[in-house]
Amino acid sequence: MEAKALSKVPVVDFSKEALIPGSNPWLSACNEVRHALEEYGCFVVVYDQIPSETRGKIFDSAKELFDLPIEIKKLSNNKVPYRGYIGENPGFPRHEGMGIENVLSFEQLQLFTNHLWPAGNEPFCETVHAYSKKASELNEVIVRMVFDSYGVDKYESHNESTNYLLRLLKYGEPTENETEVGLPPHEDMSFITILCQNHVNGLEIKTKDGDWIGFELTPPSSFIVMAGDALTVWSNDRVRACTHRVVMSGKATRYTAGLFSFSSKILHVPEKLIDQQHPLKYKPFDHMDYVDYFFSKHVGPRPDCRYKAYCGI
Ligand SMILES: O=C(O)CCC(=O)C(=O)O
Ligand SMILES: [Fe+2]
Repeated sequence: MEAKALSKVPVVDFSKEALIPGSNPWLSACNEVRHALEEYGCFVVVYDQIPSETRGKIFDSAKELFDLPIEIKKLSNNKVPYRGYIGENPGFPRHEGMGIENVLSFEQLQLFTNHLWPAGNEPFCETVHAYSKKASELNEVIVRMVFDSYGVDKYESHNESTNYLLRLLKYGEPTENETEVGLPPHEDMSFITILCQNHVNGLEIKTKDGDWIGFELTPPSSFIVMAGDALTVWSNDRVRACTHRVVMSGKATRYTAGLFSFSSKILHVPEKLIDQQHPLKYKPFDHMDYVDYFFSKHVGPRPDCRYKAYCGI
């Protein structure tokens, strides 16, 4: 279970110089981002555009939400797995999660909130909205860098058709001082996931060599960026979707806020990413249908590789 202290997850610092598209600092950040995503499927980004107050408040809001009685949490208005409430899983009894769809829409956020707090909870809405808005701006910068680094334009239309799911997550402290799996190994179905954690570590990623490594985060401006399945498909297998898990130890509760980005339109592998060394590996990819298919419709054993089973050539 111990993660080896072998290689380190790359850290890309967006805060030391102004990142103006086309400038040298921008181009060098693009290269670092691309290298990190191709080699590790993830990186730590140092980003100072999300005020630490906004970040701190999101964990207070997560606590407030998970402190609600279980019957109330189960009322969450979305029954699709991973998009409403998850908890009481016998395999991971101290893990809880709540997904909020289309989180950038204040109206939808209010509907979600009113379900849990019938008299409304404006501070909760404002905190979740403010955090998600800022994190989505970071997502947009990263998408633009990825597109730029591969010489693909169209990042604007990609960003315009992106929708965001925010998941607030809680991992209670393990009992009896044991280490405990908080979340089993998996890849996300998103294009990109941006995670922000409180002071409690626990996330680990699997390297190409099959080793598990943890993160060193320098609060308050470090975020974890991970490639999801859709980025692997879009990049024609250049970027690897990050396999990750959460392992809990010590006496503290971990809270995380994960912003998952999805494309509302069909993704095509860009022409620039198809050549003799990289023949086209994927058919056009309907991202929302992909998510829906594997969460609600797929029957039988889970394929070894979901996206290859869904749209591989
Ligand atoms: O909480 C974390 O650090 C990881 C969460 C995660 O992997 C997920 O929700 O997909
Ligand atoms: Fe994940």
